[in-house]
Amino acid sequence: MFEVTEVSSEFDAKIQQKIDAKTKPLGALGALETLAMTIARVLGPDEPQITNPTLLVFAGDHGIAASGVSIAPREVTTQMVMNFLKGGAAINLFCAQGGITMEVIDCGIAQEIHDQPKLINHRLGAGTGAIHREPAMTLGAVKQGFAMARERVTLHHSRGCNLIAFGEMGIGNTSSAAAIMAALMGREAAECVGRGTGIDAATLARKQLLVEQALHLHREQLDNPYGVLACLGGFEIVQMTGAILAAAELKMLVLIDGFIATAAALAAVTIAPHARDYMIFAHESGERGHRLMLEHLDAQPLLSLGMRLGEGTGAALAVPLVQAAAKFYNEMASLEEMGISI
Ligand SMILES: Cc1cc2ncn([C@H]3O[C@H](COP(=O)(O)O)[C@@H](O)[C@H]3O)c2cc1C
Ligand SMILES: O=C(O)c1cccnc1
Repeated sequence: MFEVTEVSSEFDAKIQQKIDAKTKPLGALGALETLAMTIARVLGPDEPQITNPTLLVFAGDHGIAASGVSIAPREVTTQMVMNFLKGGAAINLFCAQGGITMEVIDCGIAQEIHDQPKLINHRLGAGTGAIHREPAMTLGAVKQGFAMARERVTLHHSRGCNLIAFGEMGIGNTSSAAAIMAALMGREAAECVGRGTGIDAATLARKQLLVEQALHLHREQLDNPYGVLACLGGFEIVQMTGAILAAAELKMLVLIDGFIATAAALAAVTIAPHARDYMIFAHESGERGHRLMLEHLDAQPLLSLGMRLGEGTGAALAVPLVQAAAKFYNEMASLEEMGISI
């Protein structure tokens, strides 16, 4: 469905030479140098410019939320979507600060919101099935979610966006993300399930049990990423996965946020391994399991701020770092130009 091509390493030596020739000791810009390499590989070695950075927040509800796996009731998903539309959430402020275009997409929240023209309608239902009792959705819904996400990413690409990030809102979605992680990495639920919004030990034990139940119930469908997403997914996680694949197909830089976004990234890489070439990992979330997933993806996140919010907040904060890496790569003087010999 998605044709994701491998990023060429043809210009790697040329890019590295350009980085090494800058007025600094070798390697002194650390992770920004690795970032500049990724930018130049994906956008091209000659003057790569970051244009129209964009963040799409995908929202969806989860049947498992009714079983008490979060500090918050399901209604908070819709309430937070209203907050996004009114501009009061952390992600609104970080996007505004970073000059990032932000858009909110309803992938299937339980209480549909009307008369909000800015809310993009990609609804796949009114919340997923509770994954410990039934599949989250049909395979058809996964395909439909991919198609809608692709259409939206294509629109932003046509508007000149070449750096895109994805955020999410969905009470209960750390349960879904942990189940997806466990299924795709062949790990135990205990290694993947964390405290999400900050649940207590008893709730954590219940959450782990429910994720174990889900993995057991659907075990025969979990041998491929589509089955994993249909059985364990969230509508927003499915659309994030499709959006990542679409962005990689369009050769855009894809900035990956925290635990939930990384589970979507893992699903994308399982479907199309070369999608990994286009990814930049923004931060290491405080959620248990994130480090393991990052290691599996051979990812070194840019930031480690102990954040565990989601919404795309870590990704938004990393946008200026991506811009700084492009800027030093394009504009920093070389040792030769400045007559500096070291
Ligand atoms: C007020 C509020 C704002 C949020 N913004 C993001 N999340 C985050 O928390 C949820 C996942 O955690 P869990 O699986 O424990 O429910 C997601 O909606 C995620 O984006 C929020 C959660 C709350 C309560
Ligand atoms: O890292 C995340 O994405 C995250 C962690 C906890 C709760 N919500 C999101």
